[in-house]
Amino acid sequence: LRLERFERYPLTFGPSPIEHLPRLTEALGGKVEIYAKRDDCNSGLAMGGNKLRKLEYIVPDAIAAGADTLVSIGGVQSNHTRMVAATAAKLGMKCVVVQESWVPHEDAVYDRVGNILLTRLMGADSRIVSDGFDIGIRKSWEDAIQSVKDAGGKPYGIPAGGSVHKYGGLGYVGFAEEVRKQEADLGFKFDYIVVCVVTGSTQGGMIVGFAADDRADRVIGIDASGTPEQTRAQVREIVDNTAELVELGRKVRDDEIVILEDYAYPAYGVPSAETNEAIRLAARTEAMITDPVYEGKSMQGMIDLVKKGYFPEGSKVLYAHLGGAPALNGYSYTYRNG
Ligand SMILES: Cc1ncc(COP(=O)(O)O)c(CNC2(C(=O)O)CC2)c1O
Repeated sequence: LRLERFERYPLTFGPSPIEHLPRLTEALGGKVEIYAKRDDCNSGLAMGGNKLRKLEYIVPDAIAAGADTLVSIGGVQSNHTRMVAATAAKLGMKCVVVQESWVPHEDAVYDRVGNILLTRLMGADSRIVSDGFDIGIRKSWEDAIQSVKDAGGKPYGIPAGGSVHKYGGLGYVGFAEEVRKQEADLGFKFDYIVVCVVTGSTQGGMIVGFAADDRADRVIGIDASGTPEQTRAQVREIVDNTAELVELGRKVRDDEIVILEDYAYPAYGVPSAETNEAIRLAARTEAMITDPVYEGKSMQGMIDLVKKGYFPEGSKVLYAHLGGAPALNGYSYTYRNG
């Protein structure tokens, strides 16, 4: 894959670690070996996460464009906008982020803690608006870009999750390359990779990356958007664009794009009882912290799939941990009794 054609601006510590999860494996019956690749521990920038891997390939374009302000968008507890704010701080750029009202929240402190607290701490201009959840291109984001121009700034727009950006999938092509190197050291290959999918370029990049050794359909996406058709369409577009960029040399078939829709309920950003049980299990067996918006749902999906025998006995499953823990602080009421 021609990934080296593209400039990467280092925002992470380097390859993220892969670890075996023996107690979670045991808790799930011991027939399927569970591992995790810790992209949640991938950087010193504001608690890290998957968006930094994407931003490493987006930042060179922003610098080349002579931008002085990064402009992006997400929910009030967006991890993505926190990581864009971190990147801007690190680069010495300004930052404007639109925080749409994606989640009907219970906690009185929901719009003051976690991700948005960090985003404000890093000096970003964080603008809360009443628009609801949608992974697509938003007028609120376009207005924010215009507002920077009107103030004489040079904005660089990064769409939700950095996903539909032309280079949005490259970071996770790199993830697949990294896994192949780590597999060589481990002396075995993973049979499946489980990943949370919302705006799509994490799974989209992985699908292209793993298509290179015929494992595209082993990337099991767990939808957390609650709008799976829109997410699936966005993953399809990102896969085709990214495959072109890195010269995959073939079209990824629709049946190689595996997105499971059964775990996003009741809605984006709202955990079910099963989501909360999954979060507790990972926390209590491996001290691995997942969140109610994203990773808690991919953890819930992985646990259910193991229990249903989706993975043949003896399979080695790699859980992609993409971050998200700060948002837990906006759900303190939910976990007040542990
Ligand atoms: C911790 C975590 N895990 C998985 C995902 C899903 O990744 P994709 O959006 O690339 O599909 C996010 C995204 N978060 C968004 C955000 O605004 O934070 C883009 C939606 C995430 O933050």
